[in-house]
Amino acid sequence: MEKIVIYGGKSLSGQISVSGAKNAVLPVIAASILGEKGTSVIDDVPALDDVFTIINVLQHLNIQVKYKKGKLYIDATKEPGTEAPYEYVRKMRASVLVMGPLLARTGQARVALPGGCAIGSRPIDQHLKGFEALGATIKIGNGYVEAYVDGRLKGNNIYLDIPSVGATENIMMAATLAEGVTVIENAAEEPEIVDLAKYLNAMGARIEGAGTGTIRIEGVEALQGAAHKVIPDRIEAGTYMIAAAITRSKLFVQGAVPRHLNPLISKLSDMGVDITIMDDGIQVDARHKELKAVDVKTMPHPGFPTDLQPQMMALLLTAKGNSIVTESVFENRFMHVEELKRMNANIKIEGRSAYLQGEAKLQGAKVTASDLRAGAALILAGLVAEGQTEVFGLHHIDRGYEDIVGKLVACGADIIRYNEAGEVISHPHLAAVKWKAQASYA
Ligand SMILES: CC(=O)N[C@H]1[C@@H](OP(=O)(O)OP(=O)(O)OC[C@H]2O[C@@H](n3ccc(=O)[nH]c3=O)[C@H](O)[C@@H]2O)O[C@H](CO)[C@@H](O)[C@@H]1O
Ligand SMILES: C=C(OP(=O)(O)O)C(=O)O
Repeated sequence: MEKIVIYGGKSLSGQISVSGAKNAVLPVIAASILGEKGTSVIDDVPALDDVFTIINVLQHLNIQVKYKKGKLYIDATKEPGTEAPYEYVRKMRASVLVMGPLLARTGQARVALPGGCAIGSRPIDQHLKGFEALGATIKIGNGYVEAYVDGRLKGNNIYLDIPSVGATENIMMAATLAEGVTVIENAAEEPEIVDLAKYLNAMGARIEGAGTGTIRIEGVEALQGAAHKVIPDRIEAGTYMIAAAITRSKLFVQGAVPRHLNPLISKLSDMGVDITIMDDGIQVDARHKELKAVDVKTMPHPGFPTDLQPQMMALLLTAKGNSIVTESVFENRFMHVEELKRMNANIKIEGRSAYLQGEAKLQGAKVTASDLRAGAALILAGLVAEGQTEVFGLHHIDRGYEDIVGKLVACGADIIRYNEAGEVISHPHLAAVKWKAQASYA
């Protein structure tokens, strides 16, 4: 079985560079479907399995996608297909983001129902409510959701019951080509929404207010391909900031954007980590003070991100004192707790809160990632555990961390990846092979 093996106890030093954001690039690639003329050129595209999956979805839709020197070239000028099949949606829920662009561009979309996953049931009712408000008819059956509209979508006011990131993105993309004005209220405010709006506006859309709770979209007749540079991944950056803290090291996280990371910066500072904002990144120094426990509650942006909750939990286990971690975004995002317990953590779950006993003497163990960030948390715990930790379930980690092993090795971690045959492999090599196989080279 593929695994990552970590020998804990090494300090980290130097710098680690942040890749383009998974959660920004996925909607940006989906939005490229809207470009009736010209080619989109997307820069800073991370080599991640989720990116391969969305490329596969576009290729299935008859859209030309080429990769050259870190950039994606997307040509959607031919009339796209209308279906995102189960094979892709099953692998990655974010495939549902093609629905808004397809509906706007072709008047119809058929997408496999994404279903739940390890962190929760994750319905898409808010996406569908938005499409219906724009005039689409929705049908659900045989594991698929279908949306269609006669002629153009029509702008409308849409109030989201929850500030859903995906629903905000999907509705925003659909509304770009609608007749008239759409206003999304209680919209998600995540930086990835701002990045998507920036790209759509470069394609010719008229969107205002992205990054606030009210987004106004004035529909236009057509959009064309545009150039766009994806924002750095704040969750990857946060994971490496926590890596510095958990190993009581000093690291420069190059490319981390401070305003995207305020909730983490604030919590780490409260714990006693020295954070210095630099021109092109964030320096994290946890060498000098004893780190204190803090409580954490996840919230939609600008609250503490749920995607950093498992990693933060690993860190809090090593702090002085007890902490309470409350997960308010997803109903089931504590799957990493049982695995951390294998590593000698003392954690009790009551409802949506986990009660952690600090100063844990973490021990190396065999553990399995149940989802992407759970995997990151187990690697972080492995960096400080006594002895050898073996992390399985690497397909989750490959969805969202570009070369995590290589990046940590370069900072001094003792971490190795093995393939199924038990051979040591280098992750960048793996990624390059996948790019070749899955995205045709220009
Ligand atoms: C590809 C991507 O960008 N993924 C991110 C995105 O996921 P995603 O867009 O799926 O997350 P949402 O913001 O939509 O989900 C937030 C909560 O709303 C619920 N909900 C959502 C939509 C809906 O129609 N009905 C409904 O009830 C979900 O079940 C969840 O409990 O935002 C999450 C919350 O920051 C992050 O953890 C994910 O990493
Ligand atoms: C939950 C995540 O992603 P997704 O929404 O793609 O499952 C994540 O990035 O942690």
